Amino acid sequence: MIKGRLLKNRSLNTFLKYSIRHKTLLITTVLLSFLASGLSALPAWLIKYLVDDVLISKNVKMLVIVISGLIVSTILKGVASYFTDVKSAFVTETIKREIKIDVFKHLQNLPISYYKKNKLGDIMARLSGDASSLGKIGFLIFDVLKEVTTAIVLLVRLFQVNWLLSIISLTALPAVMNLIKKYTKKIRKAGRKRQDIAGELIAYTQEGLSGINIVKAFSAEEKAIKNYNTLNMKEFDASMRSKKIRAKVSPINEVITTLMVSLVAGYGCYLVVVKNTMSPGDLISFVTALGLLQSPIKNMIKRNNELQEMLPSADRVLEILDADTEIDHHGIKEEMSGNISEVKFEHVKFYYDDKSEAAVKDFNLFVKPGEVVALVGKSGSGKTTLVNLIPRFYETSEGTIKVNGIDIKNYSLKEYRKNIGIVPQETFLFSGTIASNIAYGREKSTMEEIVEAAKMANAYDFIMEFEKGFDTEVGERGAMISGGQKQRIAIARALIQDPEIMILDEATSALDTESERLVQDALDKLMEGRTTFVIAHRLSTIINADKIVVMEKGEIKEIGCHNELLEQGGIYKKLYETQFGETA
Ligand SMILES: Nc1ncnc2c1ncn2[C@@H]1O[C@H](COP(=O)(O)OP(=O)(O)OP(=O)(O)O)[C@@H](O)[C@H]1O
Repeated sequence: MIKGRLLKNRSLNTFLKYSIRHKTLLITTVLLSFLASGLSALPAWLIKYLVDDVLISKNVKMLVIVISGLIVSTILKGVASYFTDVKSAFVTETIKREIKIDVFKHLQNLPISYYKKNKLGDIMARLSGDASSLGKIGFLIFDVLKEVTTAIVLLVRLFQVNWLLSIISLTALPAVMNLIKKYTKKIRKAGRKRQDIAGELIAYTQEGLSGINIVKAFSAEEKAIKNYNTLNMKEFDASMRSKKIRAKVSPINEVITTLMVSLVAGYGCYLVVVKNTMSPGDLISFVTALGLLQSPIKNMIKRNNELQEMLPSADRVLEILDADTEIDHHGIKEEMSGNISEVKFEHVKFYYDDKSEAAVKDFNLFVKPGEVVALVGKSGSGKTTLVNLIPRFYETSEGTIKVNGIDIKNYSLKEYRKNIGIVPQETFLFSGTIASNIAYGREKSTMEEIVEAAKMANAYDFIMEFEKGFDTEVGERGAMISGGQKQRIAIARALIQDPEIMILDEATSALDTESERLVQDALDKLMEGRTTFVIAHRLSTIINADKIVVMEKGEIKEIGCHNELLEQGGIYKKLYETQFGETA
């Protein structure tokens, strides 16, 4: 019954699905494990000959046979065990590796909205710790298999000696099975809780360390430690709860089995001494087999408990695979051919979720190739949401965005996105060299192209000032490089990609005048000849834009160039006066 339920479990099924890919190796491992288990039950047979033939009948020849048998079988068992362990480790590790890469691939194809809803630390916990649990299921299955085989061989010996005595000895088995059933559910539930809390703890750690400068700036170290400790204690409690449940099972099982062995020893002695229907060798062989049976049963229970605890953790990995990936294209796939001729928004509407108010409402705009569109508006007016719709980070809820007259949902996502360059407000650099960060924009860029892009982005001079030049490691999260320098590397990365559509989110944080001038100049070069959507914060960008789109509550309120909008004397004029009054 337990086995039936196990097979219905998703993690186990997934593990088996992956296992089938390695069936030859799997069959070899299982056969080796059968051999090792069979040989470990052999003493139950040999002991009969040792007692009846060697000790009672004083047959010395038999002593040699028994001892040789014992030595040879132990060596064989050792060899078989070694190969079983190595092969099962290989299968398990291979499956773990395959599952992890599949989960990572899936993560790469999940929409941005998934990452907004789920904490990064929790995703990482699922990919590392929980994926390992899924892999460990393999070890447990092999172990359980080994124990089951040993148990079967020993049961054969028991029934061979005396069937009635065997049935008496096995009466305790239903009680043991019942015990397992009762605790299985409890252990699984406690395991899931522990795993969820562990995920929370990792997420908190990741968040706390990523924002360490904010923690320090607010002198919030004590608070961070306190929060960490609260979660740490919660994990400790959950872990202890699950360990306590597990710890109960083995002693109860041991008491039951000892009672059973005592009963057998009593009745067996009666058969040997009073009834004379059994040889002493058979009784000792029987008791040996029964004693040897304890270990596989105990291990089966232990492994089952571990399995129950691990399954929820493994399920957490599979939950990632449940999340819907981005849709490559809707309807018939359209090819992206030729240059971008136009971008058109037709009655575009977007809701983050069904219940919320639309973040973009009935947005209509026609953009000619090479035009620069500056989006302005108060915080929360929907500028970021709108630009996120262009690379299909989010899909429009209603209406269409057309590029070259075709709904962008019909283009193959990867092909379409290759035409779009993005320079976000906060620059993200990957750990690696400056050169590799610039080359990230286009695969197989040559060093000349990297240098050229760096020069255009006004990054060349500062890069060459570093001792290792383009080979300078930017450090994790680009820690060694200043804000303005990072921005220029990001601009070089976009330039090397040479996209036709550019999305810029201008940084609001002020740079020093010189750095600001260099960044602005690099941005101007980046925008040149490209259809650009810019969430504008700099006055010069706004004034030079072909179209300024003034947004409020997701809607276009005003549209036109700088002078036209000033003349209108509406929202833009007010915004301009409040934000740029002094500069202007
Ligand atoms: N991931 C999200 N889930 C739900 N609502 C969101 C999400 N992101 C933004 N919103 C909501 O959508 C609306 C528009 O936000 P958006 O970030 O697009 O504005 P914005 O003009 O770019 O603001 P800012 O200038 O401050 O960046 C806001 O009401 C915001 O609360």
